[in-house]
Amino acid sequence: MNTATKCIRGNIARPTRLCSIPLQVSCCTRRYTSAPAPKPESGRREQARRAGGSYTSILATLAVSATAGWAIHEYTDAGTPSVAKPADFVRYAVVKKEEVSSTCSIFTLKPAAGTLIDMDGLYEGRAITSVQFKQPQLQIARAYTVLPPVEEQDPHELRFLIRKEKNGEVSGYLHRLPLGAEVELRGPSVDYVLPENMRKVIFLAGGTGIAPAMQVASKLGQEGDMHILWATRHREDCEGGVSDTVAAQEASGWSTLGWRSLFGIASSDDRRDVSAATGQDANASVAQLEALKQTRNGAVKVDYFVDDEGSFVTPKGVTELLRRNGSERDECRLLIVSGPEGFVKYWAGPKQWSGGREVQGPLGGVLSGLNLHGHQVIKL
Ligand SMILES: Cc1cc2nc3c(=O)[nH]c(=O)nc-3n(C[C@H](O)[C@H](O)[C@H](O)COP(=O)(O)OP(=O)(O)OC[C@H]3O[C@@H](n4cnc5c(N)ncnc54)[C@H](O)[C@@H]3O)c2cc1C
Repeated sequence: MNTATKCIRGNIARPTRLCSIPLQVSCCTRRYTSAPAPKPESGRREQARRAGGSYTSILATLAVSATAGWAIHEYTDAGTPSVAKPADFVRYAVVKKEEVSSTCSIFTLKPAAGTLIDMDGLYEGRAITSVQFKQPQLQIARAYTVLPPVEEQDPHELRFLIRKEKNGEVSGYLHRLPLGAEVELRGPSVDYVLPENMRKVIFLAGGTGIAPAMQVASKLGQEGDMHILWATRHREDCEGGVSDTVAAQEASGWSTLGWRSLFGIASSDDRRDVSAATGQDANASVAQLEALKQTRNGAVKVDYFVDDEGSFVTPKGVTELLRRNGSERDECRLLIVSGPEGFVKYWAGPKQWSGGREVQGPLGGVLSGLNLHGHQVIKL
């Protein structure tokens, strides 16, 4: 059993309590792009006169004026929303929750008011980004990686793949939110900037570490190629996923024995393993990954590993991939490790804190003992 994937991704990376942030922060983050709205005071007097001075009428009118004023503040200039600073929390509403597995869902969020997170900073360029979600009762926040946009997505919406951790404060809170509920986010935070000349990427993803893998795949240049090894605990996490390497070997009539032995995969027919073409409907994560692969014209390969089925990403397998991926040419090759804290630590050693920021720290773990064939290791 791969215990590494059981740990919580990013525990060391999470920010501390938000003691300095006032409870009611949403009004501070809102900035108005509009012409000034009518002053509620003058509107109130005028309405009161017309209503003959009835107290009830005044109250009712006040409420209407306030609502109208609010609406004008929020959505003038043809509804152009303003962009929040990365440090400011912004209100978003949960508009969709797609169940991916019994523990994971994809959340779609939409701005709840006239302010949104800097979408350019979030998606553009070579930055791998995340945003922080606030748990309001405890005043703590955790980072979640934004998924690259899908075709049918509204341009202001954000999507996240979030695992509900057992007794997890923020993930538990998010999974309990009903549709329509509001949540506060801030960001984007840049977790890593991909090098300009990035050509070859091997990506070891554990669990929700697939979200940054999708970001990298979406930013791969024309000449780049990427091989994702995605380790999950249960098949339901990657339901419908078919491993490219094995599928290609099988299609060309090659034996998959070598690949199986590299990754310690049992070959008994009654086990569903990494080579299994499940033929089942892909869950939402796999569907997005597969759609992304289609847009990259074969430059992105994915192989799936499932703890429960006895298939693991092994040091032997990674060694072989590093060797095949190596070349004499002077080009940028990356080996990115992303997932729960224990997964990253097992492969590449822990990340570290320095000067209030999380930094890569020295290379440790399994990879420190392997010939990297010129690959630079990045921990996400
Ligand atoms: C840059 C970045 C991006 C990330 N992206 C994603 C993403 O896209 N999707 C995603 O799902 N996650 C992501 N994470 C992880 C996420 O930030 C959270 O760490 C994760 O959701 C768990 O937070 P939590 O508050 O729910 O759990 P926590 O409350 O932090 O608890 C975590 C676990 O520790 C246990 N625990 C807590 N306190 C104790 C204690 N005192 N003793 C023993 N056990 C304890 C809990 O039972 C729980 O199982 C990312 C992290 C980083 C740093």
